[in-house]
Amino acid sequence: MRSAHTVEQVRAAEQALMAQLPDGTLMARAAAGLAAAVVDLLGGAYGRRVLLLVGSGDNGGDALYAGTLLARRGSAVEVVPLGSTVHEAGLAALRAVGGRVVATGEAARPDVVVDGIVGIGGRPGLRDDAAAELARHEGVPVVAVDVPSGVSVDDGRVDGPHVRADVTVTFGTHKVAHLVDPAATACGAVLLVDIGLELPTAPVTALQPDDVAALLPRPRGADHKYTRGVVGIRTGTAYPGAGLLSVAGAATGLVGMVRYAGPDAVFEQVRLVHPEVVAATGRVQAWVVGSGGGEAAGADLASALRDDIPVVVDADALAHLPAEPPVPLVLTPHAGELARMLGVERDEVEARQLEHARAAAERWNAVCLLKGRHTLVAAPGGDVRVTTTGVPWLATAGAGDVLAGLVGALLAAGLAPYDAASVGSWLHGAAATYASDGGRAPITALDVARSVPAVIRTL
Ligand SMILES: NC(=O)C1=CN([C@@H]2O[C@H](COP(=O)(O)OP(=O)(O)OC[C@H]3O[C@@H](n4cnc5c(N)ncnc54)[C@H](O)[C@@H]3O)[C@@H](O)[C@H]2O)[C@@H](O)CC1
Ligand SMILES: [K+]
Repeated sequence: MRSAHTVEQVRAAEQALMAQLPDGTLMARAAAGLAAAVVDLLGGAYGRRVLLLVGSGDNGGDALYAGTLLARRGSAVEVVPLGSTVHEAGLAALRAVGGRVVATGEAARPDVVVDGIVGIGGRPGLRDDAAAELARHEGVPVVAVDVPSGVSVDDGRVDGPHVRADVTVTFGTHKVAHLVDPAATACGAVLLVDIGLELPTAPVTALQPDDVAALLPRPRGADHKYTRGVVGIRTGTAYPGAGLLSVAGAATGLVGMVRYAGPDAVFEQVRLVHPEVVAATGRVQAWVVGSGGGEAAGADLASALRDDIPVVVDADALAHLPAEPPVPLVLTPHAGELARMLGVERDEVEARQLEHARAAAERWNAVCLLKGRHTLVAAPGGDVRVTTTGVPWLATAGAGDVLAGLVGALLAAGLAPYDAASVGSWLHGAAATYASDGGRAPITALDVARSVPAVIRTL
């Protein structure tokens, strides 16, 4: 599991550890990891020009000590101080090995910019001098210290100017901004340097392959098709293609049986593609409703809610949620749908994804899966799992229908709603990566569904 802790949790862990260690130990660990990442990026240190943008806090201190290590290995290091003060000991160390302080606008063109403007102590946004200095070095690779300066660390918002990093080197644990968009996009590749912190449970996490493998339903020797779970699909009334795709997501072999409960005419088409799918005449353990449902989606949802089983509520059905759902739900909106559900603008949802996914989870006491580059799966109570699998090619029509079917299958197989949604989303992204050959080729929604078994084989 990748864990993203809050600033408060990190500060408490740092204090506890610092009390046991000689002064400066943690910063030295952080700086060593940072310098190593810069060397990796540049392919060496000797003769490289390194520019440190340094604010007034310890984030600047990390940058100064890393610069000291780089200067010792032959880099030409310049510092532009951007705060009211500067980490004095760090600056003295750098100067002692030939580092130079230059005024804003006076640095030579560097090979890399190290962003030590602010870290976890920063307020969102950048001061004008910092923004102007960054703009001067457009096109130069940027390594952010701990977080890209200017982003909102605990919720992933970016309300003003901020650094866009190629690499972010963080310490002790991930922070929420490393996982949650739009800030996560500004991080580039995130490298974690272990500085020895002991941390509590994190509110925001990201499943890793081992976690998914441990959660996946697997048939045991005595299982038959009914004990493995049966998922019911009531989708596609207005748009039959969506019905076919939600069935495709459900029919990847993770449950014993898929029953289709949409219109007969759509069922005929479903059977041509998926001959194993049967009519919805018997019990199911979870329903999927809404995908391509059009005006029938409200009635489809009402009908599903009468059975005492979990329901995946997708697309058109999201407009018909009861105030107090009688059964466990997984809601699967994209930003526009979530905006309508909460009565806000789409831009607001996109800018504050964590806040809005959590708000929907609370409002409907349900798991809310907000689709995006990094999909968020929020549980009532505030825990959130972020999906970091996937490729941009996954932004394709019908991909959401496949996801709804996949999550429904996992629910029917017995996973709890939070697990079903996060594992389904992880598999969906990984299947897209697989189908697109690591992002090299375009894909269709059906390719994603068909690649799920291949992904499971790698687990
Ligand atoms: N505390 C620790 O044990 C460790 C801290 N480390 C580093 O220390 C950082 C935290 O340091 P600090 O708590 O000193 O805080 P920061 O260095 O993140 O920033 C706080 C300083 O920046 C100013 N500031 C805040 N927002 C600003 C903005 N938008 N524009 C310009 N200036 C702004 C504040 O007035 C304050 O002086 C971490 O992110 C990490 O890089 C590491 O060295 C690892 C160990
Ligand atoms: K920074």
